Amino acid sequence: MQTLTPSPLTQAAFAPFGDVLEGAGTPDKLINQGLCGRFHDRARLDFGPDGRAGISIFDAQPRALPYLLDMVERHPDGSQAFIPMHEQPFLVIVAHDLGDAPANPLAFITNGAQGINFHRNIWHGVLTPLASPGRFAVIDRIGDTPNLQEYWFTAPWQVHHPV
Ligand SMILES: NC(=O)N[C@@H](O)C(=O)O
Ligand code: NI
Repeated sequence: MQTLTPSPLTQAAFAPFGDVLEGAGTPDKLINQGLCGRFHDRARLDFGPDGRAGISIFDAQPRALPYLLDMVERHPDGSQAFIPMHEQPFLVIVAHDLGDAPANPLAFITNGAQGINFHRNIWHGVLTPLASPGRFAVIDRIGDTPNLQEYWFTAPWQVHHPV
């Protein structure tokens, strides 16, 4: 079976696929009488001409490593952000699009204080918490289209523990 070893999530490595959301380092601005740092406008949200932004709460079952990756999906009509409502790391899977199928998947593990925003039409694994609670705020497109395309790998991947 093909194997994947997750890397720590960084904005640079994730940039071709989306945005990493974290309040690390110096804030872009101080607000609220200097008592709050604002890390301003850190995601490229996209809901298309006929959709609107929605915030949902996902309560996902935690998974364990090694994890069997047998499917990726994408949302052709909009972006999708996963914001953890906890401080637990979660697994992030993305894959390149070779026209007719996803390929060369990559695995990342967040540091517990990061969220992510997949850009429109990016192949990704479903929300994959690694600990309980698997509770996330999800910002994505609300609209009339299915906005979901799944791809089941004929040969699944096994995602191992990070080295
Ligand atoms: N289907 C759904 O709402 N969630 C997935 O898109 C996912 O990425 O987990
Ligand atoms: Ni999704």
